Amino acid sequence: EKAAMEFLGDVSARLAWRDLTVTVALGSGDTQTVLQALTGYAEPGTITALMGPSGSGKSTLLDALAGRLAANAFLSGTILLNGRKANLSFGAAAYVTQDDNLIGTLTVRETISYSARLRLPDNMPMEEKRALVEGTIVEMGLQDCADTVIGNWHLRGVSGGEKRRVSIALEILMRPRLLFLDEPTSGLDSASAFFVTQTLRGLARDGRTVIASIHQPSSEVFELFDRLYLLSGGKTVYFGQASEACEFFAQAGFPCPPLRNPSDHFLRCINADFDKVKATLKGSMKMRFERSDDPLEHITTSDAIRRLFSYYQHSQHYLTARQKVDEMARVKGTVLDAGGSQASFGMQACTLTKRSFVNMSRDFGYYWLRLVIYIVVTVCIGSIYLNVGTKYNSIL
Ligand SMILES: Nc1ncnc2c1ncn2[C@@H]1O[C@H](COP(=O)(O)OP(=O)(O)OP(=O)(O)O)[C@@H](O)[C@H]1O
Repeated sequence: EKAAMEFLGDVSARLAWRDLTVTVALGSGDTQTVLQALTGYAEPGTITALMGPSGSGKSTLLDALAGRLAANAFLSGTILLNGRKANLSFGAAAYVTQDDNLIGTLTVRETISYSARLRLPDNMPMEEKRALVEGTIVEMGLQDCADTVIGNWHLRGVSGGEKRRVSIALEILMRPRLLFLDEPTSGLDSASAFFVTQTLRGLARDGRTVIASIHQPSSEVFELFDRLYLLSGGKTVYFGQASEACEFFAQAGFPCPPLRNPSDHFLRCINADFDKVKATLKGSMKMRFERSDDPLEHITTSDAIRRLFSYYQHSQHYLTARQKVDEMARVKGTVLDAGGSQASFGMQACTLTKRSFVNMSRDFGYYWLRLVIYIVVTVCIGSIYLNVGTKYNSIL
């Protein structure tokens, strides 16, 4: 009860999941278990990275936690937000998808301010909305490119990293306490990936709970994560402090070789596709110079995954995670707002119409080229009837 009192009025998001299993129905009538009995948690002020080989279930776990699973997916287990059964169906949490759906002709500032008008309440004074937009621009480090257009096929605009940050800015406008990101750094070079992740860390340090799936982070990016959730084939291989993962792998018999990026090493250990890579390389020049003291040389990756999986199940990390989830389930915290848009239908319609006009007038292909085509078609059709005459028999 004392702990419950502590959280009274606290609007941060404590997310915990226990024995989470997701099964999908395939077209052929079969079912496939995509996630198997996952247990973990995410606390405010921290950034949790979901890592694993392609197809290991990272996006499915994010979708399950955010309540966005596909219609053919079935979930069992418990998801708790602040100790209560979570209902994150719309708006309570922000979700940044893998691709940026932005309008290329608008500037960064316009994009964010249209979004603010579409979602913030009508009775909020314009000044306050403007201040919120400017605050978000500064928070995401977009001041230098605030008046640059996003860019499209014929218009050079902001860089890929800046686009990602604009997508994140749109989501944090409503000040969500919980932020999900699906591969926020994919397609970025390591410097841009670092800046995007550093911005996420800043958001987390402000008391938000951030969960992001990440593909092959550089060692600098990896150091920014607080917790690591490592998945392989839908099972947990490791969940704990990111800084303790190296020690865990070493204790399990897979120490990270000196000069190798730790996250590359973890993924190398748990990606079953490496068996095929090894088979292809066998006998080639490259293999002759390989280090023979690498434990992965002596066993198949599937055996390594099995060994790591069972090592994790009996480790202190697993025990601590379960205890922490039980503790989080006992403390009933604040029910977070459903979120979503608070703007009226009229405001939304007006903003969308204005945005559409601005977009059309700036888009050479969409507006000006179409106008030229209409004029040409009008002249063509009009000239068919040129000098036809006005008598009844002149069209015969
Ligand atoms: N709704 C669904 N219907 C059928 N299969 C699904 C569905 N959702 C997920 N899967 C399958 O589950 C597995 C995990 O998919 P998921 O997208 O979660 O992987 P991932 O780790 O995010 O991969 P990537 O890194 O390539 O995006 C895949 O084999 C995928 O085909």
